[in-house]
Amino acid sequence: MIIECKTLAKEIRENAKKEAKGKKLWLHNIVVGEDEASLVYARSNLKLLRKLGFDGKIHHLEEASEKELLDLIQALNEDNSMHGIMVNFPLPDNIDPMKVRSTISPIKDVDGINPINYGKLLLGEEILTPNTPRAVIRILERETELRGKDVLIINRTPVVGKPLSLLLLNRDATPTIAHSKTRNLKEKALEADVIVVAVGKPKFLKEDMVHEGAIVIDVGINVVNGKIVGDADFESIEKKAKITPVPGGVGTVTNACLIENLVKAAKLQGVI
Ligand SMILES: Nc1nc(=O)c2c([nH]1)NC[C@@H]1CN(c3ccc(C(=O)N[C@@H](CCC(=O)O)C(=O)O)cc3)C=[N+]21
Repeated sequence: MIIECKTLAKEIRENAKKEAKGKKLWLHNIVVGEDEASLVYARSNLKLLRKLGFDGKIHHLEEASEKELLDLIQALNEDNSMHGIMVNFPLPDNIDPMKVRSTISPIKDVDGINPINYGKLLLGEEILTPNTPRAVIRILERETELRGKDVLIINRTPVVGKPLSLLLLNRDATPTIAHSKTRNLKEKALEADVIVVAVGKPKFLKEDMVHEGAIVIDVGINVVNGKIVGDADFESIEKKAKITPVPGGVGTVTNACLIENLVKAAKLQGVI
C-alpha cells in the first residue's frame, strides 16, 4: 500500500505560508560539488519558495576552498534581508563540516545543523531541527502511534539517522540504528514495525526483509537513467507493507519542512 505524502506536504507549506503573514522570506541554498540529491533538493526547493511568494538563491559552487564557503556563510549571516541558510551535505573532503556547522548563525540555521541547535535536540528541545528526519516523523505520526514502536533506521549520518533517532526517542519510540557493519540486518528488519532506509542504493531494501503490514519509509534519492528512484524495491514491497513513494514521498515533505523552518527562523530573527 502506498503512503500518500503530497497532501501532508501541502498542509505543512500552506500553514507555513500563513504563519509568514505576507512577509517575503529569503532562503539561500548552498551546494558544493556535484551531489545529485543535493541539486535535486535545491532546485525543487527554489521552485517551491517562488510558488509560495518567497524567494531564494542556489549557490552551486563546483569547487570551493573552505575559506570561500565560510566567507559566503558569514556574509549571509550578516545580511538582514536573508532569513535562512541551508548547506547541503555531503561536502567535499577539503572542507571541514564542523567549521561549516559552527559558522551558520543558529537563528538562520534552517536545517538545524549548527551544534547549538543539534545539541538542543540531543537534550530533548526541538527548536530548528533537521528537515529530512522531521519529514519522516511527520509522515509516521499520521500513519501510526509512535509510542513503543520498534523503528529500524538504516543510516547513521548526522543528516538523517542520528537526528531521526533523537526525534523518535522524544516520542517514546524504540529506534535502532543500522549501518554497513551491522550484523543480521535482515533479521532486524523483519522484527521492525517501521523501517527507514537511506543508503543510496536502488532496490537495497527487498520484499523478504519486510514483514506483512510493516511501514517502510524510503529516504533514498538516486538518479537512474535520468529518473529519481529510492532505496526500496517499491513494486514488491508495496504488496505486503505500507511504503512511501520516490519521488512524491519523503522528499516532498522535507521540502515543505524546510519552508516551515524558514518561517520559524524568521520568527527567531524577529522579522515576523
Ligand atoms: N544538510 C542536508 N540536509 C538535507 O536534508 C539534505 C542534504 N543535506 N543533502 C541532500 C539531501 C537530499 N535531500 C532531498 C530533499 C528533498 C528532495 C525533494 O524535494 N524531492 C522531491 C522532488 C523530486 C523531483 O524534482 O522530481 C520528491 O522526491 O518528490 C530531494 C532531496 C535532502 N538532503
